[in-house]
Amino acid sequence: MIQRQQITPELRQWLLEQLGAGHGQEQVLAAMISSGWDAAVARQALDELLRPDAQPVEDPVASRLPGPDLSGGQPLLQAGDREVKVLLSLQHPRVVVFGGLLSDEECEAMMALSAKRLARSETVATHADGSEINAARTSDGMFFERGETELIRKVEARIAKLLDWPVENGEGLQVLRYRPGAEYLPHYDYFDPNHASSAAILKRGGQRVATLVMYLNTPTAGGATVFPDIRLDVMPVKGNAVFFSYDRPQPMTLTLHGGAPVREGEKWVATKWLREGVFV
Ligand SMILES: O=C(O)CCC(=O)C(=O)O
Ligand SMILES: [Fe+2]
Repeated sequence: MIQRQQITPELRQWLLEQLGAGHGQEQVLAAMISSGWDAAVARQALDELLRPDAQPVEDPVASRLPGPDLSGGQPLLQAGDREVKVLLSLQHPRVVVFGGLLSDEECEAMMALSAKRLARSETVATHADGSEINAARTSDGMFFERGETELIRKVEARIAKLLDWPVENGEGLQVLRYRPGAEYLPHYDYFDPNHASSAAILKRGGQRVATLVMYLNTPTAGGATVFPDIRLDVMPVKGNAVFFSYDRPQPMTLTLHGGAPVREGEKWVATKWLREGVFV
């Protein structure tokens, strides 16, 4: 007689840890199968875990989330001073791809504004032999202060209108530059509530509940923003942006994402993270 394999609490815990550590569903499945799990049972265990209503809610769930109002079904949205295109809308996970959120001139001005500070962060982020310190993220980055310049203020006001979320709840814009070969391995943007450093971070405005990645240029090849759990690749096109939200700091939000390696040219992005409360 074939004994049916049981999905134990220990297995559920292990699965959560694997997903929480940034391993994709397929990777976790492969690990289970290679350690003797029946493929169908393994898939079922994972599916049950990722069902929105499957888990006891241990972490607080945000009652309201940032996001565009698409209830009218309009492909063009008025975001204050600019008309923004809606190119793709997915319900779960909540992902929206915008077209023309930034003008070419705005993209160029943001790259120019950040270039000097990127050069500086590069010297801090490399060893004496020139190798990178953080292997998971091989880009160079810098942060603007919220409202730092007139351009930044204008863009932040547009984002606030588009996503119906107060400017004050946004972190300062982060600019990343990826050179050929650089990538950002799949990760979650929320803070792990169980991590030692999270308490201090969460005091400054609570959890992150949404991310907006804006493309400041168009790489020649590579550099898509990838969502491994849903097998979605968003191509980086200058002025466009990808938005996604997450109501709890858990893998079941399916918001695992990364920046695929840039193959040719550079990739520049500006990321706006939105908090539950006022970011101080
Ligand atoms: O570069 C990308 O496409 C993704 C960037 C990202 O994940 C982030 O800034 O948190
Ligand atoms: Fe991210």
